[in-house]
Amino acid sequence: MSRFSREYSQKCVPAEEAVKVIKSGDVVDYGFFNGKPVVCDIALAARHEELRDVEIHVAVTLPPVPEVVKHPESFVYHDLQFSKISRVLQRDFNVGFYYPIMYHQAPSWFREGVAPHRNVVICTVCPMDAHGYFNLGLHNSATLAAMEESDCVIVEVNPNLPVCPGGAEEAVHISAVNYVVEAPADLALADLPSPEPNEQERTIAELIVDHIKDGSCIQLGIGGMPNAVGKIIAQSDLKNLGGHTEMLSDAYVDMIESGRMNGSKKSLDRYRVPYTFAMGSKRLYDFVDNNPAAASYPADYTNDPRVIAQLDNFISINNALQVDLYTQVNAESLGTNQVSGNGGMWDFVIGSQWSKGGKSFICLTSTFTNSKGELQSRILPTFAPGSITTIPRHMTDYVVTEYGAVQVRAQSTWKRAELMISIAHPDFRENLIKEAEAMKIWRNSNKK
Ligand SMILES: CC(=O)SCCNC(=O)CCNC(=O)[C@H](O)C(C)(C)COP(=O)(O)OP(=O)(O)OC[C@H]1O[C@@H](n2cnc3c(N)ncnc32)[C@H](O)[C@@H]1OP(=O)(O)O
Ligand SMILES: CCCC(=O)O
Repeated sequence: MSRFSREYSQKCVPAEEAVKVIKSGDVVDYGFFNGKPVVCDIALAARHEELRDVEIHVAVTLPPVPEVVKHPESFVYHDLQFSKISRVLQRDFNVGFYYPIMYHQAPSWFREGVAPHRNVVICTVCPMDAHGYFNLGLHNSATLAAMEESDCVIVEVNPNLPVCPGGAEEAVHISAVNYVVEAPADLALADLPSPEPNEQERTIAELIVDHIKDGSCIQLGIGGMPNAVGKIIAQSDLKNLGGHTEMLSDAYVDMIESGRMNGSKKSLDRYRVPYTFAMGSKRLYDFVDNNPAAASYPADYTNDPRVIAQLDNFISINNALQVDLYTQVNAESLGTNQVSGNGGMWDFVIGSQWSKGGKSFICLTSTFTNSKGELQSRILPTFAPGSITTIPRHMTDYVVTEYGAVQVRAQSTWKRAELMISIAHPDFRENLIKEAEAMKIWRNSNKK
């Protein structure tokens, strides 16, 4: 038995034992994304009668629904990027809070002591290797920074997590771990396949592909639309593309396996796609397993606009819920209802504009059909009260709908309104013009 295996045996305890370390009032980081613990969560929730005001922090709550949310009197649940689960929890059960983040700063929040002190970090990891390291699998993010600063580290070993090579900070050593908990061998990861792009998404993707050159470096954000763009890129005749992203999604598998993306022209991380978390289908998880085509890095590398700016012809493609006539972008809330989060959007919107030849694309279908079957414009005069502006107007570069791609950067207010109306659904244009007139961002000489 090696010394690491001995240390492992000494630290390996049942989940119920490990979570005894948590006290009322503690701040506990659950691993983000696929790093969310499952057996430790069940064991912690079982202590709800004796605990009060334990803060839990996650990002993008993936299935299964955490057990702690069933006991809001004991656990204060925070999500740094809302998913469907967190939307339902907040909207229908009044449970959970959103936690705004400037993602590239996250590791420094911990290392510089800005974030509330983490008493305990619990996250899923791959089985320990011969050198005593637990690979963090599909999440890197700010995990090591949080662990360094916390009083106690609990790792939940899930043998089904893929081993994801770095990069940097993709593994934690047994010597930095206080407790090891073993998850059952059949604990599967949530399989989240992306739907095939619809006609509008294909049109939008094709409009964006027209702006991409051979050798460009691509970032795709979260959501259905960026995935659609990746699929269309995979079917294009583009060559030698590079990738650099926060989230590795199924679309990267499409772009790499089709031979479109090989990273051969990049000035950083040549032949590899840096990312800070991977989220998608089982196909993606099988793809990243021990695959040097991708590299797991902390968020202060993938998302630092100063890093992004070093990659020439950087094309950033992100999805929005709504854009207003001022060209403000709302990618995260509908009125006061939190839908998602800003995530790394700001980081990539500005980083791509700092890149030589770089462009930022905000894409959205021109309309949304609500649950009553009513068609609503996503291009609005102004957002509903309480909506959050994710990207302020002076940072917006290109906006794309199925009616066109317009560059609003460096344009006046009336010109922006005109450009936005030109890509709105025709049924809504007349009303948008009236609103623009009332808002004093319309000139008589504007196109009618
Ligand atoms: C992880 C990262 O941060 S990568 C770096 C970039 N970061 C970002 O882009 C973060 C911000 N962007 C996002 O979070 C996403 O791209 C989004 C939210 C804009 C779109 O994501 P998608 O998963 O495609 O959203 P989807 O179309 O499913 O809409 C989400 C919800 O809002 C509802 N919705 C969307 N648009 C509207 C609208 N105009 N009016 C009313 N409801 C709407 C949908 O019905 C859905 O509701 P439900 O699932 O609760 O029933
Ligand atoms: C920490 C959350 C960041 C994201 O999901 O983009």
